[in-house]
Amino acid sequence: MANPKTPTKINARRAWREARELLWQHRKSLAVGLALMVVSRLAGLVLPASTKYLIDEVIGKHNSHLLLPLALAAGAATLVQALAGYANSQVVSVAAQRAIMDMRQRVQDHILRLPIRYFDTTKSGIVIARVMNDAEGIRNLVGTGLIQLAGGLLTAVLALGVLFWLNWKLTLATLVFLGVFGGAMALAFNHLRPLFRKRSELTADITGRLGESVGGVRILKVYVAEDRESRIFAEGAEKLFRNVAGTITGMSAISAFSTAIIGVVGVLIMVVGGNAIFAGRMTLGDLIMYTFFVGLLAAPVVQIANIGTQVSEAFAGLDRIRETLDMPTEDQEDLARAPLPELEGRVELRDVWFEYEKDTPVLRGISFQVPAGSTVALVGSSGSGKSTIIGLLMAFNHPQRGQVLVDGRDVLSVRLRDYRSKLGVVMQDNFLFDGSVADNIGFARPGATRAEIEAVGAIAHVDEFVGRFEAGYDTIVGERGVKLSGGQRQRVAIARAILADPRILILDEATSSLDSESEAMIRDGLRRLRTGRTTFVIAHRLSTIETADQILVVEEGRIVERGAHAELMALGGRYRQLHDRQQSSELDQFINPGEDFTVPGSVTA
Ligand SMILES: Nc1ncnc2c1ncn2[C@@H]1O[C@H](COP(=O)(O)OP(=O)(O)OP(=O)(O)O)[C@@H](O)[C@H]1O
Repeated sequence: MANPKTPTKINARRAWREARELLWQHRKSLAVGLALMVVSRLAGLVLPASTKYLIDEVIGKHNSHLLLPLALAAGAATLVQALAGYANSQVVSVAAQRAIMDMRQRVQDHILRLPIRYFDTTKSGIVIARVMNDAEGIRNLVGTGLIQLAGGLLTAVLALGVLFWLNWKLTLATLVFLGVFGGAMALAFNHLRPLFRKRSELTADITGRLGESVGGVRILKVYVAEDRESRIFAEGAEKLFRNVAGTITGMSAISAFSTAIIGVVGVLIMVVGGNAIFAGRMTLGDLIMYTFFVGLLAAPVVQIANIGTQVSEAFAGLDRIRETLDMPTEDQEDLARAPLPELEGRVELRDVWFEYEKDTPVLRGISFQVPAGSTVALVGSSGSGKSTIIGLLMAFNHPQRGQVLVDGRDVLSVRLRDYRSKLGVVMQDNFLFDGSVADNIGFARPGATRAEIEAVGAIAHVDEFVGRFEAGYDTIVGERGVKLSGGQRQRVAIARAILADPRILILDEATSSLDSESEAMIRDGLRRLRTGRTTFVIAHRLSTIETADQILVVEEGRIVERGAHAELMALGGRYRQLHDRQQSSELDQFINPGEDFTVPGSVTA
């Protein structure tokens, strides 16, 4: 996988490809914007150009009848300039915002379809920066940035022509200074550019960290880690500050330098121009007009250097976006795969080897067969690989060696969307979205009627607790479902899974102690959910899986024992050991099953 961090060097070709596409897409608004810009810039030349005429022809020769027409012409031109400028930014800026919106939607949609490994290896702050900040940069490309750049160039060329016409020697001298100035600007922006690039990385870092600390605020408070967290945040914020301060220093230096250059050029014009008037080579009108046009030339030089940076920022953002968009999504991978309209629910793992990190195998040759509709329990020590097996079953990861087969077909050969639509999960920590209880149940099947939602709610015993809430099924559960108890969340998750009507069901049993009434309801809900479906249970209480058709004992990535409860008990091996140990620890009401830390190599079983 490509490095998801901000690249230090822009891949210009990739960025160009993206930029070209964008420019082509927005060619209409850009063309209108460009035309309006030309009108605005040309109209903008009338007022400064009229000064010479005003001084030399109207005032100098006392042609008072020309004053009003000249003033009206200059006023009208300025009005045209203002209106064209306004229309330009309306057309172009709105188009740019639309482009940003489109790009955000495109990137967000793409990212959600990337394989799980992308999310495992990319910080959430970076993911958010891709969608929010990098897309923002394109404003400078399809927005006013590029058009201003073109406008600046146009004005500069026109102004330069007029300046040469007025006094070519003075213009050559002025150009030398402006050249030095432009060169210095380019150097300065070269120095500032990496700082700007670094800024987006720093912002992504602290945004991600802030998100984590808000999400984990309970743990944070219990470990009285507010100070520590604040320090970490403060460090990030300080880095960002230093970066911003660095750019402010650079920008102020540029501004001071430009003031100095303007001063030098001003003095030059005063001395050379004044002497030219004394020698009769220039009129007063010429000199005043000259001064205005130097201003018209200098402004674009600053603008060009500045906009150059913005455009290069936009390129950096586009490059990162393109890099992300080039990563194949699961949907793209699906195109070459066969549809899976029906699933009976037979599952087989055939000599599966898997490693998250190179040369550290987590699964070593796992093989088992599960007939459709039967229940398999996975037991074994913590870290033995149970969740990894489940991750492969959900096709979040793929084996490096061996195969995962469903109904005899390799999972890699069928469409993931089809396959996943036939999976259901109830995990220990069930993720609920901020919305009502009904929304959360209905999440499994958009379009489900209220009656269907309430029917599955009744099966999962959700109605028992929502009945006590004033808003019933419309009660808002809060972010991640924080307003519900663990047992209540579990029941909502069971209802959600029943509504999904999956062929293959994955259950990660709750370890937390529930009161016996709540537990009985969850157990009943699960029993009804399991009926007729192929079910995988990560069992934490061996007592709950005694009826499983098959129990797989996993240790260090291998299946060390397999069979039904009675067979394994009779075998007197690892399962028996786990079972006996758990029974003795269950005598102690203060230890949750599976949390017997007194025994070396603590067991989750
Ligand atoms: N995303 C990951 N990246 C790298 N290593 C991982 C990742 N997920 C799990 N592991 C490693 O894989 C091994 C097996 O983990 P797994 O979660 O499958 O164990 P488990 O049997 O489900 O444990 P538990 O009962 O504690 O949940 C562990 O050593 C773990 O450190």
